Amino acid sequence: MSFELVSLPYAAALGLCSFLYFVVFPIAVYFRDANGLRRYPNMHPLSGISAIPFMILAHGGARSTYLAKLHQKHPVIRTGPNSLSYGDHRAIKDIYGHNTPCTKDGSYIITAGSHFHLADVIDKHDHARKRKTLSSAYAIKNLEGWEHKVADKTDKLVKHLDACCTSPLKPGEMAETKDLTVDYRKWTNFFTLDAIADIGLSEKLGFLDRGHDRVTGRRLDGTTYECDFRDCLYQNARKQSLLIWPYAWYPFINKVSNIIPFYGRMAKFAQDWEGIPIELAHRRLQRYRAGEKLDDFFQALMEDKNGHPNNLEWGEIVAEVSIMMNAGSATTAIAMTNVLYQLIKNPTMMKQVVDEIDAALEDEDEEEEETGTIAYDKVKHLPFLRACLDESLRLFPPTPHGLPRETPADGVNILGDYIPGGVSVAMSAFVAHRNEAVYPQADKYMPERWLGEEGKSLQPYFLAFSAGARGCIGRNISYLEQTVVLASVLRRYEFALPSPEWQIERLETMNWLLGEMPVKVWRRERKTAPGVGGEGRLTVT
Ligand code: HEM
Repeated sequence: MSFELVSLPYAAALGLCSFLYFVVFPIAVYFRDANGLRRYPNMHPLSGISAIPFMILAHGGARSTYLAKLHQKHPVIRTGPNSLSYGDHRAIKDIYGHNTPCTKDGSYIITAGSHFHLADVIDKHDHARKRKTLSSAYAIKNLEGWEHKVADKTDKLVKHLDACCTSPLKPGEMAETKDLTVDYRKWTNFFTLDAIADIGLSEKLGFLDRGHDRVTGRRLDGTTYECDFRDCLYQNARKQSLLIWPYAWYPFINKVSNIIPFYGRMAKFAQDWEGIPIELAHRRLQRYRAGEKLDDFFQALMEDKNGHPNNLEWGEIVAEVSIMMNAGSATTAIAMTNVLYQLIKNPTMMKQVVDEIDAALEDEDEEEEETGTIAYDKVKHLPFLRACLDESLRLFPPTPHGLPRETPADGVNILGDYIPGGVSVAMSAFVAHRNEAVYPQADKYMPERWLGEEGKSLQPYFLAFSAGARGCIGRNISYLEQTVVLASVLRRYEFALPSPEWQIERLETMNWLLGEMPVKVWRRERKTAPGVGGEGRLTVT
């Protein structure tokens, strides 16, 4: 008997089983509707049966933009068999608020490494323990300690921009290609990586000095290799964001997908990423063991403020270093690029913020002139500058992705509707921020909406840093970095994009990855304008 004849019945049985499992079973579950989710409109006709439509949407790189359009009609949308997306700002409190009984959902478990870190730990007690250990390191009172590290990196950024300066652009002229000397996206990313490595680990990565992000990674067997930091970080995140959606199948799909070169390449970067935090933590541990007392996060991980050891496992320390290098750099770099992009595109806002910065500073400050770095103290209270940052974070939140939370076993009321236990619920910051009921003319860059009492009243609906107990622990560091860099570069330079119509590329992973932002840069001429805002005040010409 031939091989084909023997295997035919098996193949038929396998086909039948697959059909029953992948088609008949999900349809039966859909019609049984144990969680009562059929009452909500589907994102796609098949969303109630399968996560595949969401996966396909993810490959387009603009999930939240698509959802925002759907949410203009529907406050709640079913995005998968067991997941709901919310578009009504009143759901923020129910899903993310301090008293929410919801927890992070299973997606955080399947992407976690051998140990959880602060951002992917689910258990509330475990999270509280970690947050307590780290909150002393991230506390606002430490801002002073970080300022000189941020200033040092700003000096380096300015040094590079000084070297790239071109002649001033005449009004009405367009930048010539040869004058687009800086990729602002890349250099702000070098800035945030150098800054967080110094703040967190007292490590001098030197990306701003060298102009590239080549680093050493360490394998578990102790051997090392070289790789590019940003490629490893972003390609790892990208692969997860494309394939994770059928959670239960993700570990399998993640492996099998590697036979396709498109995913295989990302997998190689993902593997290389794993060794970067190991090497950084390893290097810092050696200094700790050598008795160096350094003022950084690593110290807070190892000991409490009375010098008692925290006794964390090595895997947990590496996990914390990993999230710090990831969350602590990627988002802030996106924010820095976005805000300059918005200001170049909105010259009236640019003039207003530049005037505010100039009015807050001395006419001539030798140190500032030499280094180009503006002290945080001098600009941290400028309302319009902060409004420009917040409006940019609103319009294009660096993490637009709807951060999924799982409803508790007893279920929970969201927007007044009972949702049973075990359902994934989420609200994308992008969706929240484009809600016309909260933010009129939501698609426009209008920093003034953040000023005064009206601005304060928007805070509960501002989701850029998420909200509640799982909200961002690093926002103060981020505002410090963003404020110092923006004030420093706007005080010293003018910028132009390739053309007025030019648009930056955005690719949604969990964060919103940006393409290059080539800019022309030149020194801003400031001259004395007697009688305007006081004798000797400097204005932009
Ligand atoms: C513009 C800059 C930033 C944005 C937009 C941002 C956004 C966010 C968001 C949306 C979350 C919630 C994540 C989730 O629920 O899964 C988060 C959490 C977190 N962020 Fe940030 N972040 C920024 C800067 C930073 C910085 C500079 C650091 C570190 C220095 C940092 C460290 C963290 C950590 C450790 C968490 C987890 C907190 C917890 O679960 O207790 N972030 N961030």
